[in-house]
Amino acid sequence: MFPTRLDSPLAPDIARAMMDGFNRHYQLFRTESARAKHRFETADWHGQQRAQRERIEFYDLRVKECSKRLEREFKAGEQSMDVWQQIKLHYIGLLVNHHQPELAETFFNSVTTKILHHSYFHNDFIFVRPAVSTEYIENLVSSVRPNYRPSYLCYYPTQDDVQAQLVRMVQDFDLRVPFEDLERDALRVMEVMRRQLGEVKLRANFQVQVLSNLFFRNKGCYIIGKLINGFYEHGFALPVLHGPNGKLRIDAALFGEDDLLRLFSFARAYFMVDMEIPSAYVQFLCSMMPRKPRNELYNALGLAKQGKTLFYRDFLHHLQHSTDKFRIAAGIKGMVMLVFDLPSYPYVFKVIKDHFPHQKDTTRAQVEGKYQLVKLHDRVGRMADTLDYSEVAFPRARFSDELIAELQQFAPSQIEISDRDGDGQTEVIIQHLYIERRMIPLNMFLQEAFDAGGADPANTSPAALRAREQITRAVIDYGYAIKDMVAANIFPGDMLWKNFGITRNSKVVFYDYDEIEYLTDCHFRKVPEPRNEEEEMSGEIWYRVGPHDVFPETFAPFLLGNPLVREVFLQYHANLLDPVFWQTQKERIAAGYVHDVFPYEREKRFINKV
Ligand SMILES: Nc1ncnc2c1ncn2[C@@H]1O[C@H](COP(=O)(O)OP(=O)(O)OP(=O)(O)O)[C@@H](O)[C@H]1O
Repeated sequence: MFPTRLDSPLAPDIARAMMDGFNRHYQLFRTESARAKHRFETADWHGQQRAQRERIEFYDLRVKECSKRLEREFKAGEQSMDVWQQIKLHYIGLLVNHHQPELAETFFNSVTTKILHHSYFHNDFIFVRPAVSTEYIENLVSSVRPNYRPSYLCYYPTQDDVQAQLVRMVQDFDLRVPFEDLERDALRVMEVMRRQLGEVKLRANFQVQVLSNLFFRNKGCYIIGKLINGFYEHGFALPVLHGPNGKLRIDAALFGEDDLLRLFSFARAYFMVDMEIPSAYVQFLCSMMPRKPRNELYNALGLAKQGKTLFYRDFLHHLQHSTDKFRIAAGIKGMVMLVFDLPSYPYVFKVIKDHFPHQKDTTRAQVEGKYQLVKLHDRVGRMADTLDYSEVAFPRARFSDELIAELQQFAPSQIEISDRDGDGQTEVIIQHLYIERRMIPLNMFLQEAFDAGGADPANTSPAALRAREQITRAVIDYGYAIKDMVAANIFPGDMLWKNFGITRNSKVVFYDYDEIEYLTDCHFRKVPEPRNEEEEMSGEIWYRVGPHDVFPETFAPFLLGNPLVREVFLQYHANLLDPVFWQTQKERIAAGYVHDVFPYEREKRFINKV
């Protein structure tokens, strides 16, 4: 029941304390993001990577801090439900003119769910649905805030001054490092723009809109905007990099949704952007990539908790509007993870099993540690991001019996089947699970192509030729996926095809993290020469293997059974079977070298075009 009187003297103070907690969090988050510009200007790449990692942990720290304060100052856990309802109403009042109301609502949920029993996790007490709209929030210039910038800026070039306007646009970002030749870069961008627009007239509304703050990640900085002409909008991103002479250059002009999706992929680290109104950024990005879910855009901007909240809302909505059943995921079952999915929904759900077979010498805590490592690390477009949730309740009626039996057999400590809320609905409550994008497991992808005759040189049917091309592309990209991870100091551990997936954009991405190691922690060794015939003929490993020893030559028998796969792999990636390659990469990283990661095709780089 909605309280008719807000008569609790404590409720406004608790709401205020909660809001102070959020404001402090966002201020720190923003300051760290804003510093990315200076780190970019001074080429402090280690600092940039460290900040990207550390910022992820800010949220939980602030939530803990705030819930402790509420307990200490207000004995929050002892307050009646009537008071809690009033707290929510006061909090809504504080959101009226707030610039990040959606994030502040999520913060409220995080703190409140630490204090209240889960039976109160509904809309009367927490923000199951948003209460305050994020539409049309703007940064208005006023006498009090004369320096405020709107979320995006507009430029209106004419036929004759496009280049000059582009130069001005870049200069307005006020990067404190000179460009090598900004006029040249603007001309290059203009050429790509012209091709994008085609042979059309410039209409009255011709304009360039750009988000008013830069996007930073690793060694790159990105200008994000769109070109508008008549009824058409063309989203773009301009990566700015340090050239070899220390001066800046625009490295490429990325136009079109596919390139943008690649840049904002779930398999990459989060951007650092100084945003006063994050929802305005998300709205702008949504208009450039309408197929990308908003939760993934919030994630990409480093606002992972908001991403998680939106994901969960979308998921509940999908459950309400679908009837299919959760089932064991297609592919080879994991030894460590029990994986299931809902056919109509493009994600998989992963639960750590209670026991592992003897070849998996690990523990639940270690597996969780590896997933956390990936979360904090630069995923370089090759490792899927995961969202982890605790105590998730699913309707029992939506689970296949086979899946329930599997969960009961392999992860009994992780599930409870009960009518927890007493509402007559039996639920499957899972203690802890990871959710990630569903991909086509690479072993299945290759098998389908083999079945279509792709690996049979005698088969020249169109389907077989198509399949052959698919196999070739996948094997080449698989090798590059490993090399990208290597460049980011990650050794995947288990490199079997089944541990990689193919995304919508046909990119190969890794998803099995339980054996992941830092490259710099591994010893890459050559298999020793056998000392006698007995050793030579032995089917077993006869040499001593230390815990971090890796023998790259031994990868081949597991990976290269198929002759076509073998041929392609050896043509492009034979060095992956050579310990010297791995050792050299390890030494470069240990010496402090930070590799470039290009979230776009190399052919798009201007230096490869001239
Ligand atoms: N993101 C995903 N998309 C599609 N299928 C997936 C995904 N993640 C896992 N799977 C499926 O679930 C299986 C097991 O997943 P995963 O490799 O993460 O488990 P694991 O226990 O760590 O495996 P392993 O036994 O190799 O250590 C995969 O082989 C694949 O078939």
